[in-house]
Amino acid sequence: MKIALIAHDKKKDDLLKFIRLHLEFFKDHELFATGTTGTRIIEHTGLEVNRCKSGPLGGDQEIGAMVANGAIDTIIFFRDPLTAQPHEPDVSALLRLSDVYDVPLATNEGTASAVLHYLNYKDRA
Ligand SMILES: O=C(CO)COP(=O)(O)O
Repeated sequence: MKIALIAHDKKKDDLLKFIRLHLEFFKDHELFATGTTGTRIIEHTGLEVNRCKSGPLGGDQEIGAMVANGAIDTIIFFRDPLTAQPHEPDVSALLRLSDVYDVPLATNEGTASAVLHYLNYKDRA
């Protein structure tokens, strides 16, 4: 399964913690990430990650294009709801495309945990 991992700056530590908690799961999948998120994941977990550009420089749009082309199955995007993002239109566009193509997108840890449980269940079914 192809999984995109993204986190806004104030949520990056939370995403790293989440990935470490579910390391065995993530080892079994092909990972993609926006630039800085990807670098942090590689440094802190040793996982292989295909890095796109940084979010504000077009990374969200790159992931969006992959969604439109059927190249992403799930997105885990820890958003920061309390900080304005200069590239908010890109973020909204990615959320919209996930709805257009019915790609599961988790924007917080609770939903991400639920999605992982579902994917584990689906793998075994
Ligand atoms: O801004 C982002 C998502 O909107 C994330 O980008 P980075 O992973 O490059 O910080």
